[in-house]
Amino acid sequence: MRLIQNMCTIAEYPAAGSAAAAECCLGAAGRRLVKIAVVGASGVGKTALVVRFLTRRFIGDYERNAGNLYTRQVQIEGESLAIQVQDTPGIQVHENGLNCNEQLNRCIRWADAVVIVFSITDHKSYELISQLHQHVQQLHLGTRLPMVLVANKADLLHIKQVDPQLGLQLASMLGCSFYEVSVSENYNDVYNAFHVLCKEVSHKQQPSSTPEKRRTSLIPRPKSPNMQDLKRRFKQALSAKVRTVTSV
Ligand SMILES: Nc1nc2c(ncn2[C@@H]2O[C@H](COP(=O)(O)OP(=O)(O)OP(=O)(O)O)[C@@H](O)[C@H]2O)c(=O)[nH]1
Repeated sequence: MRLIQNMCTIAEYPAAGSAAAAECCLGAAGRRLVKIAVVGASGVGKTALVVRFLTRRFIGDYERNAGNLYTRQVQIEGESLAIQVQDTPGIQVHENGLNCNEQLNRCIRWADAVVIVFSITDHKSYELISQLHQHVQQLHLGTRLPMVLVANKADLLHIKQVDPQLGLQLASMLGCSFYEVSVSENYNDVYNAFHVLCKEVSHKQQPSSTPEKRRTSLIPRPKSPNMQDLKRRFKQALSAKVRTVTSV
């Protein structure tokens, strides 16, 4: 859903391959930029989660999501990072699998990290997680995209359909962190879920951890044969000159 109250929507997310998308990890004022997409079934609390993280508030009244992009700054290990959070429309499930439209796929491709949300009050929203995780991985083939699984609406235990323990098991099977949260009742858990994700992306973005850089630092540079040759010739020329001087 989309937030009814007036909030800073900075832009539509750029199409993959556009100049804006290509600027990748540098945001305004040269700050490093972390781009996060929040995905999941309809009504699980994606907008509520994003709004809680950005404003600390739970408003509880939203209109259907139109795919808004929001921004905020966070401090990660002493560094101020710009974070863009993309709220997405709820994913529908059809008989032959997930129904992910191109808008959603573009958003997933654009992201450096993904928050996958389900609600403990909606078993169907839990059932689509594995497929959704697989879909995200297919859109980021060849990279290990940081992801976190969030089980929302933990305050509604009396109508729960999914045991949070199942969420934990699924997260460890998928290789991502797991947070059980109540967006309506607790800010800290929401903050922690985003914080852990930002930290992971931030570490991934560090130049020292890029494979290219690591490779160059591991393989010793061969000495240039030309340089050695030059040195040898220089020494020869020098000793010849010394000989000429002494003979005079
Ligand atoms: N009790 C409770 N209600 C919540 C919680 N989080 C969200 N809600 C409510 O769940 C409903 C759906 O929340 P949204 O944030 O609009 O869900 P969404 O995933 O963005 O929905 P779509 O836009 O349809 O995809 C709203 O009425 C929220 O107030 C929660 O932690 N506890």
